[in-house]
Amino acid sequence: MLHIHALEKRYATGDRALKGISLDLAPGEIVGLIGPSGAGKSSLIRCINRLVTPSAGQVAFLGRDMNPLSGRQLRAARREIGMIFQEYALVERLTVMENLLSGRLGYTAFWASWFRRFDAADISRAYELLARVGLAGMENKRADALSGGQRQRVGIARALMQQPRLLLIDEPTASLDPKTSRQIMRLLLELCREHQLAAIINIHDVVLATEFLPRIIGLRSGQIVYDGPAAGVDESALTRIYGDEDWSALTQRMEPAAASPHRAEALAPTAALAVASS
Ligand SMILES: Nc1ncnc2c1ncn2[C@@H]1O[C@H](COP(=O)(O)OP(=O)(O)OP(=O)(O)O)[C@@H](O)[C@H]1O
Repeated sequence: MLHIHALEKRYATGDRALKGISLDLAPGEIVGLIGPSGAGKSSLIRCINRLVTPSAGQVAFLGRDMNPLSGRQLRAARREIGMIFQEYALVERLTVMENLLSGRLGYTAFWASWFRRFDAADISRAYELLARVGLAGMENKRADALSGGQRQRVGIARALMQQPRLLLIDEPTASLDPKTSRQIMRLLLELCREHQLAAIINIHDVVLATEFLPRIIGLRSGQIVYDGPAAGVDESALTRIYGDEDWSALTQRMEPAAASPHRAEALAPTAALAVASS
């Protein structure tokens, strides 16, 4: 469903953030993107939905080349790609429900969308999603009164309002405590399975990534240096991705998705959709 070939990104500053990235994602497949600061993880996920314009190479989503798209066609393609990014955080003064409904219109300007009428189906979908992410009864709470974990749940529900096929998720657990981080990862995996969603999750926490995510892609200096199962992220892979370090303490804490009880959940969508990517 997502095909990336020889993707390059050179910023105006001359920084070469991506140097020939190629990867394929099957429907329902969930990938953890790891790598040191500056490796190009954010650039890669932003090139997929053209928040960042690639310098060369191809991004094909659902069989359609994203590069030539502009205007209405680009907006339509983007509606199928849900984003959970820090900078698309909630509108603080609005309620949970208002934040959710603003997501229904995808990328249209928020205040333009604000004056439109939402139909009953959107509102009922919003209530369903709120209940599903564990926020039933919180629709009238203001966003600025929520905890970090609750905010992330609203962000997830908002991304799902537009009924995407692919989720791009930037650091979903960055500011959360360990228990909440695990709950959020579990929720993301369950929702991906329920909605047959593929996802790319940019995540710094390698232990969390390998426990929950079946496939890991390691980036270093704009290149993929590891692409394989979580169980294969050993000391040698970590050295390729992050450089020399004594990784033994970290690998001892890792319970890769292959051995973890989450594996069955994590692999379910891929197994159910073991079809050629379009
Ligand atoms: N808007 C920009 N203009 C110029 N250079 C940029 C821009 N955004 C990123 N870069 C550069 O591109 C490279 C990759 O950055 P990117 O943010 O994609 O890495 P990252 O792996 O997401 O890092 P982090 O984990 O710290 O978020 C870095 O050298 C960075 O300085």
